[in-house]
Amino acid sequence: MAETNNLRFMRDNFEKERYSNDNNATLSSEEQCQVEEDVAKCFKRFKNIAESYPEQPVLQKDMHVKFLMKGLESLSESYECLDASRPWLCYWILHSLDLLGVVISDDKALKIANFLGKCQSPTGGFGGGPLQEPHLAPTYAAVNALSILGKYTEEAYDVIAREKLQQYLKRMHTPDGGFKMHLGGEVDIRGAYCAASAARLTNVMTESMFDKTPEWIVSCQTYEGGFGGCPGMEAHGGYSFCGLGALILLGHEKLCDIKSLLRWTVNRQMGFEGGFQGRTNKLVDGCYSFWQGGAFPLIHMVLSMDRDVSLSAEKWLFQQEALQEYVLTCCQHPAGGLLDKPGKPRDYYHSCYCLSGLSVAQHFAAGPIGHSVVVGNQTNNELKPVHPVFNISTEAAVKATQHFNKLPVPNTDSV
Ligand SMILES: CC(C)=CCC/C(C)=C/CC/C(C)=C/COP(=O)(O)OP(=O)(O)O
Ligand SMILES: [Zn+2]
Repeated sequence: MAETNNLRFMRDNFEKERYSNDNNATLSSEEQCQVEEDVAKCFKRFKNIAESYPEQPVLQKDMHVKFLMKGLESLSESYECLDASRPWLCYWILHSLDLLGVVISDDKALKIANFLGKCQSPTGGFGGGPLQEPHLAPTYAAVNALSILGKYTEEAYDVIAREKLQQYLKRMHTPDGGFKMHLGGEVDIRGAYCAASAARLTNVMTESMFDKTPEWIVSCQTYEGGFGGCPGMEAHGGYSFCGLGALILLGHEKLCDIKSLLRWTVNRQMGFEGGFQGRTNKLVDGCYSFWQGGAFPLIHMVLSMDRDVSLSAEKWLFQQEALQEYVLTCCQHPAGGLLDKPGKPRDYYHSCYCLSGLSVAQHFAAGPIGHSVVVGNQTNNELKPVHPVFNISTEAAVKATQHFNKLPVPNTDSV
């Protein structure tokens, strides 16, 4: 049977856990049977995957491109069920294709940019669809998507009404430094990250727009080391990424306890599967390959500023190969697209974050040093590198930054 190291490890440990697990001692015999049945089902599923995989796991690029292109074709017509997330769909699909090295036509790029323009509010920011109220999450997604499209046509960059965007971001800022997700909406750490990312990428950031924000973000770091959505909430990978990403964008990364964040994040990678869980005692999920895995380049950057810390010059501080094996062997749908875990449906969100995490795990790039660690055939499996703060390709991030940094920072203080 052809197995990767990780799958062999997974199988051996599964057997060990199955027979040494005495947590079941308090269960009734019926419950015990159910647990046995679930474990056997799950084991069979992983075993089937292991058996059907070749020695070297293969990234099924062509199948993923087919799935993503199908989504791209229908972007402006369908997805009624995700009617409030249309800029997200644009971003997830465009970013996934970008990482896979797919070039889309200039025509297509312009069409999508114009569609995103229709999602932009006359008062600044982007809504989940045309004529919808602006919201910070689709604003972040639209800015990222337009920055990717700017590789094809500069008209995509020009869709963003930068002055209005600055005004909108200012309106979402609260006196204690947090950001509302939308007018009258909840304040959480996603808001701070979405606002900082959009402001930084488009060069509309001013210090006063983020008054007290670094302190507010730091107040979300929990006793575990990760960040919660708002002060007092449980640490979670999605929120931790937002917290550290926003602090870095604001230049105040030193305010957080980076070593406890590192300890917490490292312990979210599960030895059994190789993938990451989002929070303590929960299940591994492919999307955390980025939300947790993507934190390592950021943590590395912060630690490298500390003279007392000596870091590896070739690897991030997690098991990069094990994560790649999890994504490649457990998160690919045979008909294209990626997913949470075996048995779950494929979708564009998981496709985006599984591929983003896979890219982080393949590329070590600290300062001038670049180093690839690609599991399987490098020519086939290697993705384009991601910019870990914005989560668009480094190529798209550099081009967009160069474009917007030539423009003056708007001054809307008196408006
Ligand atoms: C920029 C931006 C909008 C970032 C979003 C970040 C993100 C993914 C946050 C996760 C929020 C959360 C508490 C999920 C728990 O879901 P669950 O209970 O279904 O999953 P779990 O069991 O894995 O925790
Ligand atoms: Zn997920």
